[in-house]
Amino acid sequence: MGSRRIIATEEAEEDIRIEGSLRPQSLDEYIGQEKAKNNLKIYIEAAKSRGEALDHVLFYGPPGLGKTTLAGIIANEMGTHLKVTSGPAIEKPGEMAAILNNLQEGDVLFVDEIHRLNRQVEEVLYPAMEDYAIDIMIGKGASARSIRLDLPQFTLVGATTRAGLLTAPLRDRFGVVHHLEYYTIEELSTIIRRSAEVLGVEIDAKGAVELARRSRGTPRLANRLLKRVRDFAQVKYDGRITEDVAVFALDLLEVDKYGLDQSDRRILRTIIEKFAGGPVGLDTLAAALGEDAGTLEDVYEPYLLKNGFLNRTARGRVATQTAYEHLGIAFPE
Ligand SMILES: Nc1ncnc2c1ncn2[C@@H]1O[C@H](COP(=O)(O)OP(=O)(O)OP(=O)(O)O)[C@@H](O)[C@H]1O
Ligand SMILES: [Mg+2]
Repeated sequence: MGSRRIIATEEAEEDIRIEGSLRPQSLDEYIGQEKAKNNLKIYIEAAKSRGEALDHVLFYGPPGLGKTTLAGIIANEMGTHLKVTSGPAIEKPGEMAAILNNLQEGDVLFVDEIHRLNRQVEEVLYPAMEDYAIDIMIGKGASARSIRLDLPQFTLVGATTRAGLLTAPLRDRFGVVHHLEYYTIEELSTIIRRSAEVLGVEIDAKGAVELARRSRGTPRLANRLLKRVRDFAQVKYDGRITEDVAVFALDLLEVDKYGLDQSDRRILRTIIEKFAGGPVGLDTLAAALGEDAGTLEDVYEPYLLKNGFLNRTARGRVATQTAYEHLGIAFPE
């Protein structure tokens, strides 16, 4: 059920085309995440004044909250280059060594989905992060020996949906660790108004708030809904996005006023109807939905938990009274 969701928070192909232009380039343009932003500002300034690379940074949190964007901003603010790769993209230790060896002084290496690096590749990162060096094996068999190659000072920026999946030795090598939070409606409407300006769409304050309310705290989704609603506004109305237009379009897209879509409602409905409201174990629930347990836990659950539709207990997931009410099902006393 993941790939066709309009409110899937993972990157979709249509996002990649517009995200480039909508991505803020500096910390000042970056809305929200005040804590992460304020800390980074200080660390960046300190590193710059010492003429050193910034300490390694780990961002974790649900998809679409701006991890990649922040990596780019760090490189911009440091006045260096950004190199982008991801855990699943690097299969061999030699590939990681080559990437590291090609970095220039102060560069930012962004590793998305860093929890998915395989163990051998990850081990290349240990001396690289700690001592700016890599150990390379030369020769074979009895004559094999390892030599140490110095690297330029660089900053590794890692991103993951769950910090808990990182091995301890890797996690410990990050000097700065930030959890990215869901955005408030106010922050999202600011982002939406800025994106609308970049896209050349007119939107009024109430229209922006309505979009923000249904964007489940996620800028990527806010931008995607904005684009869809813009199409409705152009075809059905005079091009301007008002509250009415937003409500009309989002209802058609079946994104409800809490930002839940059919998939979320199906999860809640399944717990209520097939498991008497829970508790039901994650794996059992995933099997009943035909969904991968990890995806369910990382992608769907955080928003349902945060908004009080779902509880996690020792014995499993439980649908809350709010969930019953939202679906119009009587709550058993
Ligand atoms: N703080 C922000 N202010 C304005 N726009 C933002 C902000 N954060 C994210 N965005 C917008 O949301 C889009 C998605 O952000 P980004 O790609 O950085 O998310 P991500 O956390 O890396 O997601 P993923 O985990 O899926 O890689 C960006 O293109 C950008 O336009
Ligand atoms: Mg990303």
